[in-house]
Amino acid sequence: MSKITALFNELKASGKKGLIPFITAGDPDPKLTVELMHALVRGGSNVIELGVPFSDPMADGPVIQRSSERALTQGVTLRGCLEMVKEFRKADTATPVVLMGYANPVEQMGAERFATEAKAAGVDGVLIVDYPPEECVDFANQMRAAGVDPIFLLAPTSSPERIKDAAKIASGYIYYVSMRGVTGASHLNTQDVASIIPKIREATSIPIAVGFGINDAESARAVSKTADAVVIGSRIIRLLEDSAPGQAVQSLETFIREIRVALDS
Ligand SMILES: O=P(O)(O)OC[C@@H](O)[C@@H](O)c1c[nH]c2ccccc12
Repeated sequence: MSKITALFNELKASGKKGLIPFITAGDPDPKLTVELMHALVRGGSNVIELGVPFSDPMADGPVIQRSSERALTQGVTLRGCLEMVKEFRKADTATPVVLMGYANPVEQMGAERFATEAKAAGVDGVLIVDYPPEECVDFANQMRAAGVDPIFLLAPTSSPERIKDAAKIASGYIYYVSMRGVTGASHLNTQDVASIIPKIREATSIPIAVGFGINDAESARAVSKTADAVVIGSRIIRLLEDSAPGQAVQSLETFIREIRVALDS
C-alpha cells in the first residue's frame, strides 16, 4: 500500500481530514524550501504538494506565477526539486510528498527516468497539470510501477466519462478543482463543491482532495465537510511574500496550525 493511501486510511479511521499545503520549490529562496516543508509538518500538514517551477504555468494565477518566476530566477530545475525532497527525507521519512508540475520538464527528463528518480528521491505522488487522465494511461502505469501515485485533476467541467477515466487510473487521491479558472481565485462556492463530490464518489472510492480558492480556516473547514482533504496554495505563497525576512518559517507554521485546529474542531 502506498504511503498516501495508508495516510488517508489512518485519517478516515480517526475521523480526521487531510491538510495539503502547496509551496513552490525554491520560493522565496531555494535554501529555505526544506525548512518550510518541515514547518508545514510541524503545523499539522498531512501531505506536502511541492510545485516544480515552470515558465508558462497556464493553470496558475498571478500569485503562483510570481512564485514560479522567483524560483526560476534562482535556477531551480526539476532535478533541483528532487534534491530538495531528498534533503527533506533525511529528517522526515513519514510525510508524503507530491510533486506538482507541468509536462514539459517531465518530458525533457523522460517519464520513465522521472518515475525512477522521483521514487529514489522520496516522492510519493505526482500531479502533472497538463496531463488529462484519458490521455495518460501509460504515464499513470509507469508511475505506479515505480511506486509513485499518479494524481489527476477533475474540475466542475469534467464529463462523467472523464470522471470514470480518472477513477480508473488515479491512485493516492483525486484532486477536485473547486472552480473554473486559475489558482488563487476568490469566489469559492462550497455548496457547488458539496453537490459534485458525491458524483465523483459514485465512480471511485479513492479519497478526494479539493483545492482552488481555499484561503482561510473557515473555507478549509467548510470544504472539509464533504472532501477528504483540502489543498491550500496561493494564500500560503502570499503569506511567504508578506513575511518579514527571517519570519517566513514561523509565520507559515502558525498559519498551518490555525487551519489544522479548524479542520479538527
Ligand atoms: O492556490 P489555490 O487557489 O489555493 O489552489 C491550490 C493550488 O495552488 C495548488 O494545488 C496548485 C498550484 N498550481 C496548480 C496548478 C493546477 C492545479 C493545482 C495547483
